Amino acid sequence: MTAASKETLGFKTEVKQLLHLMIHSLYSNKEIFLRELISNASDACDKLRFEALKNDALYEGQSELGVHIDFDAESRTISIEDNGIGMNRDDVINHLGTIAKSGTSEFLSKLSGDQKKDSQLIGQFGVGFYSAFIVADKVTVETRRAGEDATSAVRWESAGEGDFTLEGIEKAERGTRITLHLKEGEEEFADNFRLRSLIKKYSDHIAVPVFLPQEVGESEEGEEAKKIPEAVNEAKALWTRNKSELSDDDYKEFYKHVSHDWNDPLVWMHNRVEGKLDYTSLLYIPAKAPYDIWNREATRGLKLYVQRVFIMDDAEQFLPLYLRFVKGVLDSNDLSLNVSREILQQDKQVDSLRSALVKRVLDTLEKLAKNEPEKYQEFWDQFGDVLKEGPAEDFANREKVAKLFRFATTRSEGQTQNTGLEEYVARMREGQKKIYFITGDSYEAVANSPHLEYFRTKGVEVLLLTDRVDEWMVGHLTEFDGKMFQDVTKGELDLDELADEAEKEQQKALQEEHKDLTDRILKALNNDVKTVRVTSRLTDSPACLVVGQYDMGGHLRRMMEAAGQQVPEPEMTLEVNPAHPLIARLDKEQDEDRFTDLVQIIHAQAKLAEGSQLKDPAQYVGRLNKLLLDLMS
Ligand SMILES: Nc1ncnc2c1ncn2[C@@H]1O[C@H](COP(=O)(O)OP(=O)(O)OP(=O)(O)O)[C@@H](O)[C@H]1O
Repeated sequence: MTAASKETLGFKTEVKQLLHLMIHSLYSNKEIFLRELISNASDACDKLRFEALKNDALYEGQSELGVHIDFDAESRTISIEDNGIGMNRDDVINHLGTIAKSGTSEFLSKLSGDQKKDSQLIGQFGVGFYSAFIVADKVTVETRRAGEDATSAVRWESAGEGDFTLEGIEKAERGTRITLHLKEGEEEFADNFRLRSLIKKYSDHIAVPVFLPQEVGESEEGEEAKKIPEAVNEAKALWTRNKSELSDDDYKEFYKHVSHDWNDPLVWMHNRVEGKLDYTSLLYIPAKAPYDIWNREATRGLKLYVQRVFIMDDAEQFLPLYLRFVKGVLDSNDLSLNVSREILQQDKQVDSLRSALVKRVLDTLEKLAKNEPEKYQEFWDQFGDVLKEGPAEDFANREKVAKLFRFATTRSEGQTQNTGLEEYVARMREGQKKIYFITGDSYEAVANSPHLEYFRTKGVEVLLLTDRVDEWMVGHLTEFDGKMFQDVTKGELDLDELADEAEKEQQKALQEEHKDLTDRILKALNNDVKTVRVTSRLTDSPACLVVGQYDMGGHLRRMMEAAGQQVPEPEMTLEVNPAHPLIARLDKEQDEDRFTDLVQIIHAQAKLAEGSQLKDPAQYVGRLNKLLLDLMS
């Protein structure tokens, strides 16, 4: 491509949307553009060092990597120049003309137009390079990919509106130079003091030196002062430094660099390990769940370094899926420098590292829960659903993970999930052997379920599970601290542990006493249920439906049906409460047709009360109307 072949290309739609939004919602935070551009420059140096492991020639005789910042107050420009990997024409189009992130359109659709909320979201998404347009009305990128011809360099230029231009240029030095033409009113940034303090504040942790020109010596009359570049930052990989040297702000800024999240992290763990394994890890738990936490294809994992050399982003092998929210860096001294994703999948070392990191994260969460319960609650509200995948994925750690769970219960106030299993077990009623729970679509549905009536009268606490993952989670957890989990809607209520002898006798007698009634109901329901029995669960409601101990619960069945799966019809038991006036009245009904209508209505209502749909709602309405008419006439 030659200078004559300058062409204009359009941004992809998402870029236009994002640019518009970003410029408006991030205005109050505009200085972060420098952090984003230095962060990219440092990544470009990391990538070059990595590729040069295999091909030394890429250094082109210059292996000292760094970032040079310069400015010109008069022409209102700032430049950020690195001698990293650089980009060729295709790279430029792919990286600076589109947003190559999964879930981008979904992300954009979540934006509300409310500036404050949107800037939060955009922070989680990360705008990177495009943040240049917060302060610049024109951005010029000149870049050449390492190892390619000086004449194959590219100039990209855009005013951040609908399009950008591309032209071929000659560039002797490899790497990328970005020039910001500052908007009117933003000249404050073209200033040595301002830039220096911003680099100190935001980029001190960057591992390559970041230079600013510094005046040296006395300038002669009429002559311009002589300037030489001076490194402003520490230029040492942050995780290699001593904890005692590092401040909270250092850790926070580094988090923003590795995570592309603009919010501060919730907690971090910085450890150097020597011995059988030799590594340093710096792991972070974010304060906010990213917009794509439920997107299966979303990138996750750690930044992997081997002996301080960057190897790859998003190394997924070091943490299980249920800890996918953890961000950070792993620097191993054991792995080989030419390790690849394929090798990682088979490497035994990786398994040991993974176990160690999982333990560290779980221990940290445990400590947080114990020492800073409010902070832990923030974590749980953001990531509890993800952590609940733990028992299924990580059998060995299931008890440890389960200790971290928090639930709403019949004892807790409102729907906040803040009761742990240890707490539940500690206040179990005397003689209680199981951990009782109910699952459902919403807090209201479970909290008001008739199935809880008996437990309320007995003062037995029940966990109220309403997250989609819950049903699956209890399927894998099955017990905690030696106590089985028991769904209160399943099986015959095992009174053994909750009732006294007299109550059990009474229950048996009731069953006998009402045998005629239950037989009659079963007949009237004509195969809609498998059995009918007198309940030991209900005190205030007339009836409820129960599935077998090993059948699929109603909540899971409804979820599977909603997902289009064929689910076999469960064998249902209708439990009736003879103490309820409706059932007492039913017992006295002589007219068999009317008896059948009443029974059908009671059965339908039991279905509705558990949150299920009726197979034939019109029939139910017809029956109910008939009864209402009878009443009125
Ligand atoms: N200085 C640079 N040198 C080489 N490539 C760069 C440079 N700056 C940006 N790029 C390329 O452009 C891509 C997009 O950059 P951008 O900052 O928008 O996103 P990102 O760094 O991938 O993530 P984030 O948006 O979260 O910061 C980068 O992934 C990189 O491939």
